[in-house]
Amino acid sequence: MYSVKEIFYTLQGEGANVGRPAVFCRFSGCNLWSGREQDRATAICNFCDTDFRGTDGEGGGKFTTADELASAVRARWPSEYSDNQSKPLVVCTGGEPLLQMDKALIDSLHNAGFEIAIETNGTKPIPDGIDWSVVSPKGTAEVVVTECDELKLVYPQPEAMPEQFEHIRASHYYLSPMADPHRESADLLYRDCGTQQAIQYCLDHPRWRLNLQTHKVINIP
Ligand SMILES: C[S@@+](CC[C@H](N)C(=O)[O-])C[C@H]1O[C@@H](n2cnc3c(N)ncnc32)[C@H](O)[C@@H]1O
Ligand SMILES: Nc1nc2[nH]cc(C(=O)O)c2c(=O)[nH]1
Ligand code: SF4
Ligand SMILES: [Mg+2]
Repeated sequence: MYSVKEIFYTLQGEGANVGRPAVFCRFSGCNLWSGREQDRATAICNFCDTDFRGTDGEGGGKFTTADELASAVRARWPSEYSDNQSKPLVVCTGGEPLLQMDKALIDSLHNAGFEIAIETNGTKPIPDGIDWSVVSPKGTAEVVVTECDELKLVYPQPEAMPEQFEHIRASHYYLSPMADPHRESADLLYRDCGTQQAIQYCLDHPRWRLNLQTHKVINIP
């Protein structure tokens, strides 16, 4: 049984795949925050910008089998269109997707023709078969992942600064300015001091590149 908050088709707003069409599968629940506002201040991750509680979002629900969930994801991809330049992409996010993703689901999504990307907080090992992994460490939470495609660190986090994660092998190292968790659109979002600090850190440490949440700038999901 898989609990999914929402399934939607949009452009990947962040990272190395920015601008690429993808179906987003947002799993319910997280191990670093309950998702309730009254618990935010005491949560390990306290700046989350996402509602991942329950299964009541667009396309959300409880899926009994992996094939059932993969079919719901496939139904969001436009027609049967697919070629070598544009393999269907699913971004599994949440909440924390690795609390629920298993071999059965990875196989079903592959059988449905998808390349599988995940957005994860790095506290769970990345299972075999994931095609693109994005790891985003949070506060004091122990990161067990040692290798990924993108390391995408929200900045600044006093308890999770970039130097702590440079041993993790990644093809891309990104700093994401911490956004106001309650602000949906980017109006003034990137004029705050988090952004200025992230810019300065990248300039001083050129291994790191700036990542912006472009979906908020153009106001898409
Ligand atoms: C909502 S999380 C879900 C996936 C996973 N739990 C994680 O934390 O990576 C998706 C992405 O949004 C980022 N994010 C969450 N809140 C943010 C904020 N206030 N500002 C910038 N990025 C944020 C996370 O760091 C992560 O890269
Ligand atoms: N467009 C868009 N791109 C995204 N990249 C990562 C997201 C996430 O919430 O995991 C996200 C999201 O919520 N929307
Ligand atoms: S780990 Fe990810 S989903 Fe969980 S609270 Fe933090 S940003 Fe949100
Ligand atoms: Mg998001």
